[in-house]
Amino acid sequence: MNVSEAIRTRRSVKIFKDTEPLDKETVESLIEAATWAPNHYFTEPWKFFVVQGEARKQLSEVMKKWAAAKADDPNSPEAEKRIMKVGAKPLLAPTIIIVALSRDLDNKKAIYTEDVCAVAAATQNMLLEAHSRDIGAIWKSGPAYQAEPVKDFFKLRQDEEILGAVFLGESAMRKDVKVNRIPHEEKTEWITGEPE
Ligand SMILES: Cc1cc2nc3c(=O)[nH]c(=O)nc-3n(C[C@H](O)[C@H](O)[C@H](O)COP(=O)(O)O)c2cc1C
Repeated sequence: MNVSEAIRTRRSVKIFKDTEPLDKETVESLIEAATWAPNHYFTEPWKFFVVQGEARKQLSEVMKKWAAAKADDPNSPEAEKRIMKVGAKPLLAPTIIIVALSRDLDNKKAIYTEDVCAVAAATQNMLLEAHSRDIGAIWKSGPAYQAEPVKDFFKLRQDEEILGAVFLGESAMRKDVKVNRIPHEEKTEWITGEPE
């Protein structure tokens, strides 16, 4: 599959088969692909955590505890539903690669937004590499990944942040799912100096 085809045919996978996790070599290839992303001043501001097996359940428990602590009444039916929903997050797929922003704070040239962009580019590389190997993937994020107990689970420093959780495995979705984009012309303005 060439890059052009990969970019256009990649789709987020929302349902995964309950299979064995990806093997180490494959996971390492995906991470290695991520590290080829552009990054200004060669900051390489990323860190990866591979979560498989029982560790997914441990992460689920951490997230459940966090959701329970946040609830006004954790025993209310709504809160219980919410806690179960949060706890189900890490169990979506057999392999998760957590992608974190990890900046060199001593590098005075490094710019926060540029480093965030570099990590995002790395994550997209990972998604495209997975797609080219017929591995289903989705990039997820949200408050659960920014929660202190979750950061502690990964032993992240205070200034480090999880920017994405990439779930990986065999897709259990129909292949013909349609996702549309607003036509690019509507998002583009040409500035040429020529009269219109
Ligand atoms: C930064 C980021 C965070 C995302 N977080 C979530 C998420 O938490 N849950 C989810 O279902 N999808 C998430 N997505 C995936 C988008 O929902 C998905 O890319 C979008 O629906 C377009 O579909 P496509 O990826 O198949 O083109 C996220 C995507 C990005 C870039």
